[in-house]
Amino acid sequence: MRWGGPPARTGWNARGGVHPDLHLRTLPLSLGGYLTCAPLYEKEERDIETILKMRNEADENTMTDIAAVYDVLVIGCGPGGFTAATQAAQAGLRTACVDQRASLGGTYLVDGAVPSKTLLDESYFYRLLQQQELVEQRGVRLPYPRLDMQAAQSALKRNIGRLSKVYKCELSKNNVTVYKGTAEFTGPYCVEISQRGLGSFIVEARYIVVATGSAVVIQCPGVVIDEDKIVSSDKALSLNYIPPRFSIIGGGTIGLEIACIFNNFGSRVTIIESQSEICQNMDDELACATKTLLQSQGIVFLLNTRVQSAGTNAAGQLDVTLLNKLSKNTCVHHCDMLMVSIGRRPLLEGLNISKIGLDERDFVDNVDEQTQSLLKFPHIKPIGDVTLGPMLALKAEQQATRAIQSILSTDSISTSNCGFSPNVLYCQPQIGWVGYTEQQLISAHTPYQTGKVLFSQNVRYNTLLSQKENDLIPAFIKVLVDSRSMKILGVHMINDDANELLSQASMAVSLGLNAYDICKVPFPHPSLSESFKQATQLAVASGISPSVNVRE
Ligand SMILES: Cc1cc2nc3c(=O)[nH]c(=O)nc-3n(C[C@H](O)[C@H](O)[C@H](O)COP(=O)(O)OP(=O)(O)OC[C@H]3O[C@@H](n4cnc5c(N)ncnc54)[C@H](O)[C@@H]3O)c2cc1C
Repeated sequence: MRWGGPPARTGWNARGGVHPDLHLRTLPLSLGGYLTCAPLYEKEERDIETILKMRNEADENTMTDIAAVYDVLVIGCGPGGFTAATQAAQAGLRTACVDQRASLGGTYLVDGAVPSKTLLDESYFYRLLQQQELVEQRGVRLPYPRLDMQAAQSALKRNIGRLSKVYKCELSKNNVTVYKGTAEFTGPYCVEISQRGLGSFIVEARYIVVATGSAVVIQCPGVVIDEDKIVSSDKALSLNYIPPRFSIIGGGTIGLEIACIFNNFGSRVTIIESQSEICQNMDDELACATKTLLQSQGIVFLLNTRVQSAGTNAAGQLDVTLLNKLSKNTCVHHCDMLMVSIGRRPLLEGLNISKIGLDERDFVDNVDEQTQSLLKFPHIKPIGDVTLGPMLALKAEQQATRAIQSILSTDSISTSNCGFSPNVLYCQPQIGWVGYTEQQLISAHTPYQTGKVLFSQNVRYNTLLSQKENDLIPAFIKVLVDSRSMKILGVHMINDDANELLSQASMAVSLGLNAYDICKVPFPHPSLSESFKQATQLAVASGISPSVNVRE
């Protein structure tokens, strides 16, 4: 290993598959020295200790501040960073990825979708077992179930650990160098990577992908998150006990999913929402059905209600002062734990963007969406939650592909933003939607026609015993079609398998498929997806006779 010395350019370009343009340009190395960095690629992961040890062993006189040089450095290894790093490396670019967490996978894996879906699954299992009559009807005799939340958390940690290893293996397989540490800019092409107490080193890259994700919004007027009784979603998902009364500020998808988890595990759950409805971006019919469904499962909703303050009383309980926005009355609500779920914000702290003359607005207003590039520094590419728009893993992945394709200068379908993000609320049954809501079409004066089918009419649905438990709110699918072009504009559904059914709906909406074409396509029988075709047929038919648009 040699620190300093002549440029190691030949080693860089020796790998196949790189876009020719990349070999021709010269990397601006600000400090004038070069590092022969080939040995860095022999291992898939480097921690700061190893790097610093190597530096200490190196000849002081020839040592430069730059520890390694890459084509692409990705900061953050959530779904966005992981996708960007693997795709860059697969295209032959020398790639490194840095993340400050102990496990790879980002918010998504450690505090987000994976813990929430795993705990949801565990909580539904527990709830099902508690419905003894139902279980016995199926011929299963069990002693009354008892919850061991520590064991549930251990199972979750094992799951996270397994998936994090998958990330690590994939990165290693693709020759991505992984650094554990916090990254901050020291120059437009230079990033310092440090680990508290251990020191730091600098890497340089021609392109820097910023995939640092998001953090919970902690500023809720009158309420201070202490991660003890007043908690964020991160803390709620790592609790190893179940508070008897669990209240949540915010009726968005994250709040509702976590409400379902605690409700299933036996908490008395209250959602406090300042708006008149939950899930603002949902179709009204779907939002109303969702609320009724969750109420029927025991969740209490306080709508049009604002939290004014929250604090612990002498008995150790939380007193939450509420204001009803309509009546202007205040009251005190008591609970044992309060979760604040009023949104997330892009995470740029720690990156020291001001050092290179950038501020947060540059990541909001000054980004070229086609290439995912900052206008001021086109080689810096923000992706994922750190950018404007919905905070979803799939958006982060799409943007990662676009960022890498713009580096490779390839013209591909992924370079343009294709379609709407499909959304799923993983309650039981699941709520799924993609495209426009009826309210959006009405306010845009778009003429549309609808078709709606109840899944109780579907043969496959009736052969699935598990789906039958949810008769309280009939599962349905609703298709909205543009009356002029007959394109599918929106699909909204309640079904246990909404996350799977939504894929074909998402394809139809995003690709602007025509309702007549959907009607011509053969669907497997019996299948749940047939209901999508039937609802589309009804939407077409309703253009001729409006009364036929519902099948129930
Ligand atoms: C409870 C919950 C449930 C969710 N459920 C879903 C779902 O069902 N479907 C869905 O699509 N999305 C879901 N999301 C959203 C999803 O998790 C995010 O949209 C996704 O993780 C964003 O990916 P990302 O790559 O932009 O960033 P992240 O996943 O946040 O990863 C960013 C990484 O960068 C690291 N980092 C930050 N700053 C630095 C630095 N300076 N140096 C080094 N590393 C740094 C962070 O530690 C983190 O590991 C959920 C989120 C939450 C909170």
